[in-house]
Amino acid sequence: MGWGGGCHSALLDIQKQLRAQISNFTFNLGFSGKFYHTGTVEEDEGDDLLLKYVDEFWWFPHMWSHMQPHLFHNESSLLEQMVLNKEFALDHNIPVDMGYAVAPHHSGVYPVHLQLYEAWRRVWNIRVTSTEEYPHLKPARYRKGFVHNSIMVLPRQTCGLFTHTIYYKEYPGGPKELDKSIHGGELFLTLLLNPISIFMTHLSNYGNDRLGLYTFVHLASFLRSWTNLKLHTLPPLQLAHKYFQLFPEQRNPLWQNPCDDKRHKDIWSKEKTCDRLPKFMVIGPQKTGTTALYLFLLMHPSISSNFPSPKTYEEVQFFNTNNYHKGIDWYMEFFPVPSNVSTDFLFEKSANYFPSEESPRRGAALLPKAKIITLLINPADRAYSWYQHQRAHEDHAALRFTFYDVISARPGAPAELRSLQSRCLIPGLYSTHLDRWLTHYPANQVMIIDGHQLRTDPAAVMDEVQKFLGVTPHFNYSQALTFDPQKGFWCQLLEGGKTKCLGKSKGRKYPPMDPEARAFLSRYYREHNVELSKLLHRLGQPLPSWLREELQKITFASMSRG
Ligand SMILES: Nc1ncnc2c1ncn2[C@@H]1O[C@H](COP(=O)(O)OS(=O)(=O)O)[C@@H](OP(=O)(O)O)[C@H]1O
Repeated sequence: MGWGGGCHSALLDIQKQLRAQISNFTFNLGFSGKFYHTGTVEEDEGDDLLLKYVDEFWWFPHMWSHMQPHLFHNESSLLEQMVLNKEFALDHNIPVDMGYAVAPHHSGVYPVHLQLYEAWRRVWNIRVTSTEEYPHLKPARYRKGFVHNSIMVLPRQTCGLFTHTIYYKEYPGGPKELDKSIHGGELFLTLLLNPISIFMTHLSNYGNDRLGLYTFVHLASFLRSWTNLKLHTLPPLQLAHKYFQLFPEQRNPLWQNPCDDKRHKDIWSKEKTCDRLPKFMVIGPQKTGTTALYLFLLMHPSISSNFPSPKTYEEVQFFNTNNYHKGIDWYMEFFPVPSNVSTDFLFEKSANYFPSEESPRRGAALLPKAKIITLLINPADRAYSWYQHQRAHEDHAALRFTFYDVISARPGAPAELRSLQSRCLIPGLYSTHLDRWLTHYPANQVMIIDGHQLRTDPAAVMDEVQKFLGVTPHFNYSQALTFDPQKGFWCQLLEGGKTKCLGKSKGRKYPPMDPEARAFLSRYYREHNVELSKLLHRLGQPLPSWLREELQKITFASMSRG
């Protein structure tokens, strides 16, 4: 509140005038109740006149005192401030049910401040907001929307009027610049190229030279003269539904690192830090030795991982599941604040990242500099180990069907069997999954480890890993690991000669795979193994022995056919 006297009638007049060119055009006015009646006499009269015509406009809550929500770490203080603004609205008959709000300076909307979304929902039942910051302010044509915590965030456009651009003659670069933008320039193109445009200008643009009104009236008439666009205004909630009908693929957000954009960093809580993000990730796939690698890494004095999750234990499973929608604050809570950012290495291991469609893109958006470690064993052995794992966890289908039944199930087979089959086989399509990771990460950030070598010669592998990560000091794994004949695997050597091995669930005892299943899987993975060998050649990496063996089988098969 705090409008120059006479503005109300200018606003109403222009609203009427604009309705002739934009059906249903209605100004959506934001209010911060704390400033009601705190201006000059004239401004205070303006406040009262606006309230007199309260039903002519739409209204949305700004913040009570125009403060930036990201400065409030505590949700309850945000709630208190919102409640004050709501009480103000109720006292002055301002409608409170539009479901739309805007945060000052985009603060808290993107990068997401969970507390703001929560408080908005609780006090105002907000379901729509808008920002210019997602994914970044510039380039403006890449702005998008997303949905978070059931609040639809719409992209907002820039109209070229800011708090200080209030006089026509003093428009930056001269008034011609504003007119150019309207008459075929940037502002005109913005409207032309976006099926839905949202603009917001400031109080100061409605008073003074009324540049806000000037701009939109001229824009609308220029559009009417030179295009056959039909302009229409929708209330925020309907507009948001329309937007996501047009762009359903935008519903899912893609979180970026707030510290990679200065504007984002400025509207991000000072209590948050980008240092609580991993420098590298072990992405799986499952059953290739990821837990052994995880534990060996933790033995290194400079390497640490996330706190455990009550649901998924040592794995966070952020990028591949709905946890992603909980936002990066949720993710970062899993990591300690490193005591020395340059020498400490945080990492996480989630073995289901490897085959996940979404993980590479999401990973690269948030952690573009992260290093990626994957382990590969013969996909046939991986499938068999996974099947044994499911049996040990008493998966109904795995107990009911033999391994051969699972891998050879046909399209008409029972749904539970088909589902088990795809979960068993798909992660082994290594080249497909690796290609996806390499689309999003440069090859020199990706390390492919032979999981069989990790099993037989872990110290050599860990030396390579240390080199790849650039972690110091060098840790001597030949001294720290020892082969435990009873376990049949390499384990951590403790003081006094005792060993600490992985639990019962790693290195299980089960009968060897029957030859029929192995032959089936060699055929099943043949093409993919060939593709993997090409990919490794391209990357200049040696082929693991199991892959060479599989390739030889193909050669023998074709020789015996020939
Ligand atoms: N040092 C050491 N100790 C124990 N186990 C080891 C080790 N090195 C590699 N392996 C192999 O790791 C297999 C389990 O892989 P994962 O840890 O990736 O499995 S899981 O996805 O986390 O369930 C596990 O598979 P199974 O043999 O089928 O149990 C092991 O073969």
